[in-house]
Amino acid sequence: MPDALEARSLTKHFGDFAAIDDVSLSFPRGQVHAVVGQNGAGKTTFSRLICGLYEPTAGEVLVDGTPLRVGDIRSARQQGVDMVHQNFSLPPSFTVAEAMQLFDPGAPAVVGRRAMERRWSEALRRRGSAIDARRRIRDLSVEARQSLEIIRALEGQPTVLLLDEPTAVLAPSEVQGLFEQVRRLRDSGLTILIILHKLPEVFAIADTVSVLREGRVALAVTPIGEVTAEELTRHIIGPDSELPQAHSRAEDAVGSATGADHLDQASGTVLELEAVDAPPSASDRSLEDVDLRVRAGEVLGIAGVEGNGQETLLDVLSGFGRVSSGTIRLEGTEVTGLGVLARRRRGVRFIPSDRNSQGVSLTTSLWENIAITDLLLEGRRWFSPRGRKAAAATRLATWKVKHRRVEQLAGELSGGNVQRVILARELADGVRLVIAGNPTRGLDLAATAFVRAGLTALAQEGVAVVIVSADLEEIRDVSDRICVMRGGRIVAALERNAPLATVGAAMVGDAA
Ligand SMILES: Nc1ncnc2c1ncn2[C@@H]1O[C@H](COP(=O)(O)OP(=O)(O)OP(=O)(O)O)[C@@H](O)[C@H]1O
Repeated sequence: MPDALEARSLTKHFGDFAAIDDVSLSFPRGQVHAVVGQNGAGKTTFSRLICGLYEPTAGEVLVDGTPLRVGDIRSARQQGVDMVHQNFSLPPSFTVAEAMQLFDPGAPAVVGRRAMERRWSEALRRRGSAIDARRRIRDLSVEARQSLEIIRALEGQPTVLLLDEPTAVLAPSEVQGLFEQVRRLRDSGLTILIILHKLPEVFAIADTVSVLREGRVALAVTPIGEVTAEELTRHIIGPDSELPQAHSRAEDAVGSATGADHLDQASGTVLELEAVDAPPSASDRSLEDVDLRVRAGEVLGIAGVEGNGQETLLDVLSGFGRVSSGTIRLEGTEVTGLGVLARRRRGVRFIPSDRNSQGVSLTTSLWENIAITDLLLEGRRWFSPRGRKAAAATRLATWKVKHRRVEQLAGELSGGNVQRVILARELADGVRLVIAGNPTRGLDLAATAFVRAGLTALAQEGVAVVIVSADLEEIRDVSDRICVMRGGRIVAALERNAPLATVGAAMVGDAA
């Protein structure tokens, strides 16, 4: 019997660059196959080839032994391959029932609202989902949206389901729920390809693992029991690369003079929030009576289950969102009413959680993405593109952004490299305060270590850093102090060596 899915000498060029180069991989049916690799290794390009979104430059994809018709995702669906993208596809302004109907190839053209809602309520219940079919997509949590995207795919009765970095948008506690769903689907006979970055996740869910490196196969489909984490890391980064050192503040503090020891009580307060209330933001709830204080050289970690006001807090801190009452001060000066640009002038830099819509313009070149903030700050009418391009090239090199030319569009880079572009732009001159939302989400091992080390190094230089992350270990590793958000409030302020269990208990509201 042929395997569920096979790539044969698959190659995809963008111009003269081979993003996927002679890749042959074969995936047996009824298993969970993890595909891993560094940022830019070619994972997304590979999945787009597999589900018929891209036409290969050479080679072919076989589904159940039959060549995949390419260039049309609908024909791939008819052949039984579907994909859940990193960026969700269901339209946010639609209700759940409307969105599901839109994507249902067998749906009648005209149907009454009641009948439509009934139909999808039943379908959701059948699949074990408690989501209300009348709710708008945009009002659902990320976790619910993702499970709906999976249900949308399942309704087409695929034999192969591709999940492109599904854990990158989830809080760690939500990953368990996703994995349970994936296991159930596998046990019902589905073949699942799942793109992942974190090795513990690979070992938790995968039956097999394969590795892509620089567009080529570094490890062919291998049963998970036959490979160790060290071997896998080696395949991912290559035999000649140095193993990334995850930088940990907690470790620094043991027997060394670094860590938080550079902080003394005399360090000035950089950011102060007093009794801040704010209305809900586009994607998160309101803030209530938030007090915060961050000193120069300090990394303040904000932990919390997603949806407890963290995104609204990020908006309010960066100047995108307004407060309804309370005060925000920056180095002693009130900035409550100031917008983004005015705060930037005072040294505030922002790494947003949603990099593709808030962080960069994907349809603009790399050098323009980097130059734009400087130009806005300088208020210039005239500038030399040549000088700006050279400056951008230096910054891209410092942050090791994998790119070919500074004129390249940001949208052509892999997700992890887009994040590095943002860091290259934001963490340059004149920084006093960095506001970072999930800064390592979707980044590979090396990039994660790199970003964390970059943020802690800034703090060592006296910059104040606020990092909001759903990843508790990240919070613990980089923070000097930890505040926990729940229900739009700060419910706990803890020292960095607080046990994770204490932080976790504050997040969910258990008395610790
Ligand atoms: N449309 C495109 N035009 C030009 N180059 C592209 C395009 N899409 C991808 N690439 C290049 O192909 C390479 C592989 O990118 P891809 O997005 O597949 O990587 P990835 O492994 O998914 O990375 P990440 O983990 O960061 O998402 C990258 O160097 C990227 O710049």
